[in-house]
Amino acid sequence: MNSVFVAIIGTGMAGLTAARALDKAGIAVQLFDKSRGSGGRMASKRSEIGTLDMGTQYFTARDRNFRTAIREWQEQGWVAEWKPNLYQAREGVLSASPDEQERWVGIPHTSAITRGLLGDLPVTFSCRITEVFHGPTHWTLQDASGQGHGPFSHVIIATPAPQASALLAAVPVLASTATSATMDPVWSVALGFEKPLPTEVQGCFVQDGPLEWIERDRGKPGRDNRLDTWGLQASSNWTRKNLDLPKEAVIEQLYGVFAELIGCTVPAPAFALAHRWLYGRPAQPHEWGVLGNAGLGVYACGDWCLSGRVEGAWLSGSEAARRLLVQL
Ligand SMILES: Cc1cc2nc3c(=O)[nH]c(=O)nc-3n(C[C@H](O)[C@H](O)[C@H](O)COP(=O)(O)OP(=O)(O)OC[C@H]3O[C@@H](n4cnc5c(N)ncnc54)[C@H](O)[C@@H]3O)c2cc1C
Ligand SMILES: NC(=O)C1=CN([C@@H]2O[C@H](COP(=O)(O)OP(=O)(O)OC[C@H]3O[C@@H](n4cnc5c(N)ncnc54)[C@H](OP(=O)(O)O)[C@@H]3O)[C@@H](O)[C@H]2O)CC=C1
Repeated sequence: MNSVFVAIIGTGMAGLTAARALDKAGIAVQLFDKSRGSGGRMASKRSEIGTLDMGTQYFTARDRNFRTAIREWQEQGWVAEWKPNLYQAREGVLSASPDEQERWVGIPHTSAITRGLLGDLPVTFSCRITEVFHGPTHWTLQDASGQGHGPFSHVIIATPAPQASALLAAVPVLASTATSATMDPVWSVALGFEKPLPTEVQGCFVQDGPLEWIERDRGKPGRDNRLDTWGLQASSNWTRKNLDLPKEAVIEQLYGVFAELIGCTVPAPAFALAHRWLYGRPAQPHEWGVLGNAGLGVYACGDWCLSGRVEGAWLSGSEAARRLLVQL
C-alpha cells in the first residue's frame, strides 16, 4: 500500500486540528469517535433547558499560531471574546478580581468550534476503537463490535492519555510514556434558576474547598437561555474523593457550596445536571508536544502532551500533523 490514508482516533480539539491540517495538505483522513458527536471535552450537552457546556467553558491563547487560528474562527463566527466580571473566592470571602487576559468562548456554545472544524471531513461516530494493529505494510483498527477498519498508512491517536496508552500497545515505548501521563477526574454541574440571581459575578476562581471554578452563562456572547444558568466545576481533589457519588448527591453538595459562596440568596434551582469527566484534565503538564514513531507512522497527541487546556490540545494536534507531513 503506497497511498497515504490517515486514521485519526478522537474528534476532540487535538484530533480535529490534526485532521484539518492534513486535509489542507491534500492528505486523505478518516476520523473515528466513540461518542455520538464531535468535540470530546469541548462538546456541549443538549438538555430540556437548552444546550449546556459541561466541559470547556472558555479558553485563553498565549501561542502566536493559536491566536491566528482563533482570529480565523472569529471570522467564521464560531468564537467571540468573553469579558466576564471576574471574582475570586478564598476562605469563603468573595472579591472582585479583574484582569487583562483575553478569554474566548464558542458561540452559541463551545461545540460550535469543533463542529466547525469537523465540517465535512469523513467521520465514523459511535465507534470505540479497541485495538490498533500494525501489519507488514499498513495499520488496521478494530472497534468494540469486532469490526475492522483500514488499511491505513498512518494512525493518529488523539484520545486522553489512558485511552491512548491502551491503543499504543503495538509501540510499547510510546504506550509506557502515555501511561505515565495520569489524568484527574472532574465533576461538572449546571444549575438553572427561574429568576436571575442578584449578583454581578460572571466568573469566579475558587481557591479552596470543593469548587474550583464558577461561571454564569448569561452575559456570554450568543447565549439565549430562558433560565439563569450557572456552571460549577469541582476540584480534582474533591472529585476523586466523591468519584462514585450519585449525581443527585453531587448536585446537592455543590449547590450548597455555591449558595454559601456566591454572596446572595440562592433559591432551589429549577434545573440541575451533573456530568463526571473521568479523564478531565492531565495531572501535570508535559513538554512532549506529541508522541510518535515516524518509521511506523503512528502518533499520539492531546492536551496531556502539553498543557491541559484547549490551547495545549490544538498545539499538540498541529504538531502531530506537522510531524507526519515532514516524514512523507
Ligand atoms: C470540566 C472541564 C472544564 C474545562 N475547562 C477548560 C477551560 O476553561 N479552558 C481550557 O482551555 N480548557 C478547559 N478544559 C480542558 C479542555 O477541554 C481540554 O484540554 C481539551 O478539550 C482536550 O482536547 P483533546 O482533543 O486533547 O481531548 P478530548 O477532547 O478528550 O478528545 C478525545 C476524543 O477521543 C474520543 N475517544 C476516546 N477514546 C476513544 C476510543 N477508544 N475510540 C474512539 N474515540 C475515542 C473521545 O470520545 C473524545 O471525543 C476543561 C476540561 C473539562 C473536563
Ligand atoms: N476543570 C477542568 O477539567 C479543567 C479546567 N481548566 C480550567 O480552565 C481554565 C483555563 O486556564 P487558562 O490558563 O487558560 O485560563 P486563565 O488564565 O483564565 O486561568 C488560569 C488560572 O489562573 C488563575 N487566575 C487567572 N485569572 C485570575 C483572576 N482574574 N483572578 C484570580 N485568579 C486568576 C486561576 O488559578 P487559581 O484559581 O488561582 O489556581 C486560573 O485557574 C482555568 O480556570 C482552569 O482551571 C483547565 C483544564 C481542565
